[in-house]
Amino acid sequence: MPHRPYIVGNWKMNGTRAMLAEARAIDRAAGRYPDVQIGLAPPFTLVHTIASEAQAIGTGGQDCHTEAKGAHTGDVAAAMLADAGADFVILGHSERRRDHGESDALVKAKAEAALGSGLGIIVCVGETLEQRDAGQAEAVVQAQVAASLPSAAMAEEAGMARVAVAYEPVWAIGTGRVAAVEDVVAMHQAIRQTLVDWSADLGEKVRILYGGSVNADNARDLLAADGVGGALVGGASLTAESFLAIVAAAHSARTD
Ligand SMILES: O=C[C@H](O)COP(=O)(O)O
Repeated sequence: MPHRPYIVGNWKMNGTRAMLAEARAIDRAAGRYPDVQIGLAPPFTLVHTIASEAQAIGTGGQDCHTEAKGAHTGDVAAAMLADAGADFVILGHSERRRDHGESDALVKAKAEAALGSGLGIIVCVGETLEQRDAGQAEAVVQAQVAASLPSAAMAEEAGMARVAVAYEPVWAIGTGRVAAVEDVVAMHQAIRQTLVDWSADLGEKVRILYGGSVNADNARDLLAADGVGGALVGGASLTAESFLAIVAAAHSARTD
């Protein structure tokens, strides 16, 4: 793991104010792991509260609109997220691609809007089980990466710290089924190649996170794997106890 690992919790559509205690506990403990960058992406309704209280963790949104403002009922602009205190936004998650028909081109436009508003971005990609079984996984994911990332010029201006890619095989999300470490390594190499083609400046530096049923038991092996720069964690990020176990694994994968 050449860079500081990046461990991000995605609460998805989970969390009312009652869950703020978990976010506070994560933030308090984060100070013990300065070698791990930690982010939490709660529902929009909790972004401002968590961002305004957090001392050691970053706060993110789970989506943003391409436009800065206007008649888009129910949507949230990147600048609004930034105004609420967010540091980053997750874009192109497979659940948004599935539930809202988000295309690579739309994800790219959102990524550019987010960078333009000063946010960091985590651009999600991943193949379905059918695509993997058909031997198309790497080609599908490489095409998603190439078409979903913001322009290289915008990303280069923002810098590597504000750009990350999350590889999340769709069949591994919320299923308890984790990709084999060797498959994760192979896919991360394929993504890296696409990133290098995209930007000579950033391609080698952008962190590639793994996501899909990461938990305290499998985190260490995944995070120690060649090319894995962190984890995007869903279910196991919902309690401080299970999320911090993953943060601790990232710390030990780095220091052992
Ligand atoms: O954004 C997170 C991923 O979708 C992984 O979710 P999961 O850890 O519940 O499988």
